[in-house]
Amino acid sequence: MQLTGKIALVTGAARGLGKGCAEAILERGAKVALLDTNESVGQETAAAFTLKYGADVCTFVLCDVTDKDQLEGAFQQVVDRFGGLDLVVNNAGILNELDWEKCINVNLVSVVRGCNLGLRYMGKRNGGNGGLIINMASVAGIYAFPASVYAATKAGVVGLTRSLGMDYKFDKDGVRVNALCPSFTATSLLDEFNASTEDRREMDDMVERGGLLQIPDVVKGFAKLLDDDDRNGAALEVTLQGLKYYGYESGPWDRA
Ligand SMILES: NC(=O)C1=CN([C@@H]2O[C@H](COP(=O)(O)OP(=O)(O)OC[C@H]3O[C@@H](n4cnc5c(N)ncnc54)[C@H](O)[C@@H]3O)[C@@H](O)[C@H]2O)C=CC1
Ligand SMILES: CC/C=C\CC(=O)/C=C/C=C\C=C\C=C\[C@@H](O)[C@@H](O)C/C=C\CCC(=O)O
Repeated sequence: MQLTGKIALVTGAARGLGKGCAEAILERGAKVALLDTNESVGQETAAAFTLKYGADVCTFVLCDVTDKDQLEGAFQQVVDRFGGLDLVVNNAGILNELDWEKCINVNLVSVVRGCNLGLRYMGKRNGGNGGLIINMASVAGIYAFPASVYAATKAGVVGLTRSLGMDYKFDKDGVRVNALCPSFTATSLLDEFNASTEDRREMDDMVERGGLLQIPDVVKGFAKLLDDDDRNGAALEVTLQGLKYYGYESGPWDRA
């Protein structure tokens, strides 16, 4: 996607992978709105980006993505402020197996809403110009992962992405939808998550065996999704072995 002069919205962008993706968008000459519940860090991030990339290319919007009205209001605020919308990155996510309903609300319900809002503002059937939605899933949504609810939310994001990325939907809206599926990445999420001791132990062991990505490794995968204009409904894995589109068999209805 040619991003010069385009307008993007990234959820959970105050820090971590969302911040990294937002900076990749700014580096490509687009404007970006950072949505997050963390106002102090979010404002700091926006100020740092403004200093680095210029005035009026980055704004922070305080938003809890689990609050329907806040999320809708944030999208409208971004469109009013920047004059349109071309790219939505549904990135905000938590790992909390204790408050698993919250985990589902942040990681899946909010991503459904974010996709619907993206289609509302970018979809050609609604008068939009088309666009791109990138959902931050995880390899935990593809392969077995100790934190069950977290894994279910990420598998849900992959399934949502596959469905929204079907050709007949693109024909109507002109909006591509893809998922990014990183493995373990050194961010605050790994220090702040809530899971059982045995799940933590298993994840410790998985990190020992599979290694730990750094944010720039994941941003490379994000950049690939920005550049691969022919991809729709795809899931791009990011591991220490590199970037790989997850190969899906065609559905039973497509096999001769
Ligand atoms: N760190 C990892 O190993 C991996 C992370 N991911 C996914 O990447 C995404 C970003 O995670 P990280 O950058 O690692 O974590 P992080 O904790 O560093 O950043 C998450 C950001 O989302 C914000 N956020 C949380 N709940 C929110 C809400 N209700 N409304 C708005 N903002 C909210 C937080 O304030 C924070 O700024 C998540 O969806 C996570 O599941 C995927 C694969 C691996
Ligand atoms: C197959 C796993 C794929 C993706 C992981 C994912 O989506 C989310 C993971 C979220 C939390 C993982 C926490 C793991 C914690 C422990 O294993 C620690 O050993 C993590 C290792 C280092 C943390 C300190 C650092 O950031 O360097």
